[in-house]
Amino acid sequence: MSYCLNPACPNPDNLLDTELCQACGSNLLLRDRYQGIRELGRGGFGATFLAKDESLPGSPYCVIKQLRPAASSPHVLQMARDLFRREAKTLGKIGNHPQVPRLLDYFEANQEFYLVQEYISGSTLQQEVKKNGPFSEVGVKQFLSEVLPMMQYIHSNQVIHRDIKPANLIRRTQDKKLVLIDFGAVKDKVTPTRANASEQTALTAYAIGTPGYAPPEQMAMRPVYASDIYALGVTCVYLLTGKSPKDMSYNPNTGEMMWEEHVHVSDHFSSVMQKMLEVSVRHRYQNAGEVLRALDLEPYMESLAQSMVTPVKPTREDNTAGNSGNLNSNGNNGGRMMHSSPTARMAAAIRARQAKATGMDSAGMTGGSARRGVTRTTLTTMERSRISARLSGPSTGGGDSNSAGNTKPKPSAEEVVLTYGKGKRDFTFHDLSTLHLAKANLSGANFHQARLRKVNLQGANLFNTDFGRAGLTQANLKNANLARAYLSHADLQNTDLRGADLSYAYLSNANLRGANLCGADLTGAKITDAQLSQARTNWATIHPSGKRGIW
Ligand SMILES: Nc1ncnc2c1ncn2[C@@H]1O[C@H](COP(=O)(O)OP(=O)(O)OP(=O)(O)O)[C@@H](O)[C@H]1O
Repeated sequence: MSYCLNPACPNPDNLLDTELCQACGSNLLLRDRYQGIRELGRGGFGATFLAKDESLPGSPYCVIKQLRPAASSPHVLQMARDLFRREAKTLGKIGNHPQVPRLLDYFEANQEFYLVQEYISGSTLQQEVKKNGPFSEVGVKQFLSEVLPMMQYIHSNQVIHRDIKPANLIRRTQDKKLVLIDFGAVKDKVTPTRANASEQTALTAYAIGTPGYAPPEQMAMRPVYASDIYALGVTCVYLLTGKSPKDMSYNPNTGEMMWEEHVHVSDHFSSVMQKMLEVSVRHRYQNAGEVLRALDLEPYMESLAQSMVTPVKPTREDNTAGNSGNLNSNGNNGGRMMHSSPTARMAAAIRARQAKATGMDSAGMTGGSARRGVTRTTLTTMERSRISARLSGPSTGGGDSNSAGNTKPKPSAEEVVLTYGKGKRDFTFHDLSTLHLAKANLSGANFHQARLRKVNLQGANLFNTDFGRAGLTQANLKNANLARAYLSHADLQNTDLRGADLSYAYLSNANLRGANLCGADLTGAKITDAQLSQARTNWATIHPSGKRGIW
């Protein structure tokens, strides 16, 4: 089919290879090269089409955005032209990024303005959730680790997207990367009120975004970089629940979205989301880097939380801490006993960083929580001492301790299976090396920074598990289900991954030197060519692209 791009055409559908529109007589080849295929969307100010560029070999697909200003007064037309030019400039500036569509062309024809951009083939995250259901917490963290660096890049180019939402994030079929679309500053719904407004003011005035995703300051036409952070937070809520903002309740006093009743995530991740969704800009994360840093702290905080609820036998250090270890508001003890070990210093640093990242005051309340009157756990001196003592105490694991040196006591394989069966999922920092856990079901468990050297997990169900920064050297992971597992920075040197399902696994910065990936399925996995070249592959290895073969 060929599609007529004349806005006044009464019947734009035409047969392929027709030169002139059967209904209105317009030339169907715009600028002698672009052939419309079908309409993708339409708003008050314009329409978006899928098209083919017939001037290039293979006639590749492209997306044509056509600006159709409703008003025809000269100043509105001029403003629309300025805005369109501005959008083209933005895409031209940042479209070199692999997660942003490239700007291909930009022109004016028959009083219509056109912007041609790269066509991203794939499904939007909205379509993905509708098809496969909501994401898990690990899935959303993977999503954030992909989107936040891209957002940093966009913001570093002084661009505020203003319309981040699941429908504007496409997972590209070709490489499974997320691509952010719709940099259209020219949005519908808002009529310009000031004819002589500056270009920036006009741009800001039009770019109102999507209600529910756009934060209050953006709805008031004062978007800032942190406005994109709020929209990203709402996007996370959608990914976790499948519910749009319009299906959520809002606190009538503060205007805050009451998302927590629909979401079950770890305490720390919940506090990160809470800060992304702060109504007040001042209390929200100011930039993408802050969110990334806050997420980085999570495994440590989960580990601390776990220590808090597990009673431990008092140790010599407990007693010492009880005597002299009154912690000050920063969670340290004024440089006495507990600061003597590197791990204790790390624990204090983590607390200090976490307090900074979440805006916690000395009583352990975030600014937002304090305002809402939500009481957070305040650690007693004894509890603080216990945590620090556990972090600074020697490992009873019998193995060499990991780099952080705070490995938990080593459980037996039976204990791991038993505790998992009881619903415990947190094995962060544990020493599980050499355990025989073949065929165990541990899906969704958290092994962040755990020691798993020579562990036998052959045929185990490890779907959606978190192995971030875990030490898995020489582990037996043959035929294990590691689909959607998080393996960022994991040490997988010389691991046996033959026949393992690693589809959609996140392997960024994982060490795969000498790993055996013969027959492994890496469909959609996040992994680089350089990483793969260090591992063993064979004809049966399925690559991220979905194709089989030796790397
Ligand atoms: N570069 C692109 N590659 C592939 N599809 C695209 C691209 N840009 C837009 N689309 C798709 O075209 C359709 C219309 O996009 P458009 O940017 O006009 O937004 P819209 O969905 O009409 O409205 P809104 O502006 O509210 O998001 C959407 O379904 C979108 O997924």
